[in-house]
Amino acid sequence: MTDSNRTKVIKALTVAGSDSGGGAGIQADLKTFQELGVYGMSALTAVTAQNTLGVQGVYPLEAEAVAAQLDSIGADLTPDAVKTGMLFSSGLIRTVAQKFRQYGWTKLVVDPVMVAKGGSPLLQQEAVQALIAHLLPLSLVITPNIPEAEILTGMKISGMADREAAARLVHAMGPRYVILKGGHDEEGAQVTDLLYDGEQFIYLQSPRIATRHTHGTGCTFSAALAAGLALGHLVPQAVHTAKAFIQAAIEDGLNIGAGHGPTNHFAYQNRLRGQR
Ligand SMILES: Nc1ncnc2c1ncn2[C@@H]1O[C@H](COP(=O)(O)OP(=O)(O)O)[C@@H](O)[C@H]1O
Ligand SMILES: Cc1ncc(COP(=O)(O)O)c(N)n1
Repeated sequence: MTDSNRTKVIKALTVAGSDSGGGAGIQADLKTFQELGVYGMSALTAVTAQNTLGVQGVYPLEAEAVAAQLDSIGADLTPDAVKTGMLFSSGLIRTVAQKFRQYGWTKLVVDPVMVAKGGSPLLQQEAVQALIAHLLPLSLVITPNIPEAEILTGMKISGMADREAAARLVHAMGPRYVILKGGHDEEGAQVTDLLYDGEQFIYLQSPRIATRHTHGTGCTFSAALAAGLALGHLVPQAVHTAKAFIQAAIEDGLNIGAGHGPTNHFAYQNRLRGQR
């Protein structure tokens, strides 16, 4: 094959932390990109020592190291879409936002990762304001879970009316779309994610799967969304695929490790190939 007749390679970038256990963070993102046919790139913000039992250590990188990774990518490998995960500190948030502006990366999914499922902080408390001030205005989509939406808005969320009110408040902070994920609402047989574009609410529902193996669900969902956007899909379409991807990944959980296990990143494609 010559260079000129090669089909275009679609590329996505994740700016996030490493999960040594492979279920969340940069590892979940790259696996998801790959499964959805997108070439994955990464800029690491922090290394975590982590497994299905919890987070044993957090080692953030210097802002200079994060900036250097983004410059290397910006100079040579323009991503078709970008997502952020664990950003840890206000200094790293400011660096990342400045680089996104410098390179004009606007197809941006912000997963406002704050706390790991086991309760360990992945974002310093003082960094929430930096997220709101510097990153939310640049983002195309933000994907908070219910506790994250509560912290961003300062409101207590119980019930759908509260979720709609919170989505409106987060939307007013700058993102074009808000997806308020419903995984933490453990009532009822359905899990409802709410998509808000500033005008309409769209409810994405799926059967709630009774499992403790949900480590990395948010990372995987936002990576699938970014992959769809990189492929040129519009947000409502990309969200549907992301929801189907995470549903399959949770349903066919891998059952590894003694704690909260990872989702199955192979599941969505295995189903399409009829290999369930
Ligand atoms: N038990 C579950 N059954 C089905 N889908 C789930 C379940 N838990 C989470 N999800 C889905 O996984 C994605 C991540 O949700 P959530 O758990 O709210 O976010 P986070 O992982 O950031 O805490 C959402 O699309 C949500 O609907
Ligand atoms: C490096 C890193 N990034 C993000 C998460 C959140 O994942 P989850 O809340 O789905 O366990 C995590 N546990 N580790």
